[in-house]
Order: sequence, then structure tokens, then C-alpha cells
Amino acid sequence: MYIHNISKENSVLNTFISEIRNINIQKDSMRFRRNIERIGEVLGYEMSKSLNYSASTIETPLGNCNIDLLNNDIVLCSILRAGVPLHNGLLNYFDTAENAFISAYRHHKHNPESFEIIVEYLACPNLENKTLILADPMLATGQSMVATFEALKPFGTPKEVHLISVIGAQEGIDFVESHFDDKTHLWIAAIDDNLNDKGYIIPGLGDAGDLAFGEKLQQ
Ligand SMILES: O=P(O)(O)OC[C@H]1O[C@H](OP(=O)(O)OP(=O)(O)O)[C@H](O)[C@@H]1O
Ligand SMILES: O=c1cc[nH]c(=O)[nH]1
Ligand SMILES: [Mg+2]
Repeated sequence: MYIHNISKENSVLNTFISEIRNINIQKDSMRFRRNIERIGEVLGYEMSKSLNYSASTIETPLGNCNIDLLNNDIVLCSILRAGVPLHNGLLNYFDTAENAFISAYRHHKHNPESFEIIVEYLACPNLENKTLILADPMLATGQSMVATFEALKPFGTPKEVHLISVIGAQEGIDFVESHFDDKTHLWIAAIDDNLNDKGYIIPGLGDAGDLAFGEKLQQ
């Protein structure tokens, strides 16, 4: 897997990441969602450099201009719920992308430390030979990303797969790497060292879905 850790190089992206992590600033849910969206825009821009382009000629009022334009059939798939603002950020840049949505949540069967991933809602176009972008802001254990990709398999084999995430734990990235093809790309804004015993990224930012949309009752 090709891992592109975008915050390795200093940029304004650091400001957006610091704000979603900051215990005070993150309480403003509108700002939290907008920051996740802005990070989606930055990661989408970085990812766009690796896509296919073909020559095109544009007529301006004063002449013709040659320019290479994106030539990919993109399907943008995000994992509900925290994936929604990240999805919006990516869609801001990939105007003609088709879209897929899938739900994945942690079901705590016996105790807070043990859970399984339940995939329920799934709406997806044909993926055959398309460029699949699979987006989820938090890559903790990596189980949601892997379970989601499994559930998408009946919809066709993508030509290429790009995973987009905001914060990942190294353990989860290793898990994902062992389940995806070597040619898969991961575009990620920050990588943290640890997971706690509840599967939360440390230092991370807390619960991304709750910060974006409010607390939910445990099922
Ligand atoms: O890598 P994993 O260990 O699978 O964890 C990551 C998942 O956890 C979060 O969703 P959550 O289950 O909190 O649902 P939510 O988006 O509805 O809050 C996040 O958006 C991922 O989907
Ligand atoms: O740290 C984490 C792990 C899973 N989901 C989150 O929202 N945060
Ligand atoms: Mg989720």
C-alpha cells in the first residue's frame, strides 16, 4: 500500500488538524464539520495529482488553450456518519463523481472493550473499472474500512482504490495494509501511535461522529 502522510510536510493543513483535535475548538460542531470538510478538500487535491489526465482544448474568448483534464470515472464512497463532512469536502473538488454511502458502526455485544462492525445501509453504483475513493475520517482499528470494502465487492472490481482518512492509528493502518492490494493508496492527514483499550485513537480527537453530529445512544 502507498501511504501518503500529508502532514509530514508543514502546511495550512496543520491548522485544520489542530482545530479538530483541540478540546475547546472542537466543541463548535459547525466548525468541526467545516474543518473535516476542508481536510477532505486538501486530501482530495493531493490525491488528484496521482489520477489520470488527458489532453483537452478549451476555447477562451480570445483563443484556444491546451490543458490536461481529469479523466477518471470516480466513485466517492464514505462511511456514515462521520464520513459525511469528509465526503462533502471531496465532492467539492470532484464535481462529477458518482457517490456511494455505507453505514458501519461498532456494536458492543458484551462489554465496552469488545465490539464487532455491523454494516447495514449500502447504496452504491457499479464499481467495475472505476476509481474508488473510500473515505472515513477515523482509521482506528481499521475494521470499518476493511468490512466496508468487503461489502462493496459485489458491486464490481475498481480499477484503483484510494483510501482517505483524517487521523489513523499505526495499528489500524497496518491492519488495513494487510487486507488491501499493494497498489492501494492511503491519503491521510495525520498518523498517531496508539489506540486505547476501547479502540480510540490516542491522542486522536475523541469521537468524530459525535463531534460532528452530537452524541448517540449506544445500541
Ligand atoms: O477503524 P475502526 O476501529 O473501525 O474505527 C473507525 C470508525 O469509528 C468511527 O465511526 P463510529 O463507529 O464511531 O460511528 P459514527 O460515525 O456513527 O460515530 C469512524 O468514523 C470509523 O467509521
Ligand atoms: O478515535 C476514534 C476511534 C473511532 N472512532 C472515532 O470517532 N474516534
Ligand atoms: Mg463509522
